[in-house]
Amino acid sequence: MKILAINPGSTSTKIAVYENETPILVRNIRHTVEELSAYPQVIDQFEFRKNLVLQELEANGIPFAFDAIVGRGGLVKPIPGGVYEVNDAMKRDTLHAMRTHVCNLGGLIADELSSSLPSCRAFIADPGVVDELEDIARITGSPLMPRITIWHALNQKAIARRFAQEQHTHYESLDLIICHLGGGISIAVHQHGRAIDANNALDGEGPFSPERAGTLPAGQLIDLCFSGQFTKDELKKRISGRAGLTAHLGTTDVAAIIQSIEKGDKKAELVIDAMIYNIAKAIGAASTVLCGKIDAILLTGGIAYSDYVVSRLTKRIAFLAPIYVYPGEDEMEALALNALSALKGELPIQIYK
Ligand SMILES: Nc1ncnc2c1ncn2[C@@H]1O[C@H](COP(=O)(O)OP(=O)(O)OP(=O)(O)O)[C@@H](O)[C@H]1O
Ligand SMILES: CCCC(=O)O
Repeated sequence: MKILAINPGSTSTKIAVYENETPILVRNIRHTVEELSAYPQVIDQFEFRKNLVLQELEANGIPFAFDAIVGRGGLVKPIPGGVYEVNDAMKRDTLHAMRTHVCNLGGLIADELSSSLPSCRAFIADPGVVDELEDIARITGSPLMPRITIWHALNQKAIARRFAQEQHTHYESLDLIICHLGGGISIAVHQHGRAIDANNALDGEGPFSPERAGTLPAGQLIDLCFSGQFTKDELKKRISGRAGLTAHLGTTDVAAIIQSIEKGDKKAELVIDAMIYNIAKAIGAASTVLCGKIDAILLTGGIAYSDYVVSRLTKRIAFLAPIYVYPGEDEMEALALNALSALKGELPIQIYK
């Protein structure tokens, strides 16, 4: 069976072609800020990203013939994890998604491309809105604002399964805390194969990250909203996009920030150490969800390549559980293998309503 996986990211479009379990093409097409700035809204990038996928296939001599095309899922309604067929309800909700995020294009491109092929299915898998929270985790101090979760479900679940395989056990048998250290930072508690707690990494909960503000002082935020200094869109960007490391230090490039720390940049040192401190506090809080009975803490995402960050974080959290580091992400393989398992009937194909 042949699978095409498409993962639109804020700075890249990743594509992979799998023949059963074997990758035959894996590409990361990078985009410059100038290139993307030609498109006022994320949805305006649809044709551009779709054509890039087609060009990449052609350039690599891959015939356009697939049994399934699977895209990174968008920020639709909260749903349990797994594989979903792209349908009209999902497309409608994606086009009116509650939050702008380039992942919204994944399922739409998969659907459009698959519609030109006979008997090719379009799927998404484990989108950022996967919601397996316990009810107790939804309650906040205001009934007007229940907790929601937006997190790196696809990579976290893929890394959890990889760890379980390495330990000769099953994801469903483990109690894990997983921390994805990327442009956004998500921390989830996985109890026996369900993510019973996870932060809203995108807009306003958890540690700050290279691009996200994380939890903010609510009173000050309200004052800022009514200060007349910013439009609604500008303020939203101060929470997600132009926030975190990039707001403090003008860059999201953690390797470059660490180089400047090594040259004596004290401000950069303070800000990175504050980010590590906040990540450690959030992992500590997550440990209480499992009453401290944690099989392992898994660190993943691009920043997990950094010894500077991982060693300092480890110092603060090592008392909680054994720590395992999986730098980068497994999203392309996870997308392709989820689609393959769905086609083979090993995973249910869920219906989005
Ligand atoms: N070798 C490295 N050392 C330190 N930091 C790194 C390294 N490689 C990548 N990073 C950092 O990882 C972050 C990006 O991580 P990642 O690629 O997982 O995120 P993304 O895919 O852009 O966004 P997200 O993971 O939130 O969807 C950036 O801040 C980048 O500077
Ligand atoms: C689903 C991804 C969350 C984030 O980008 O912060």
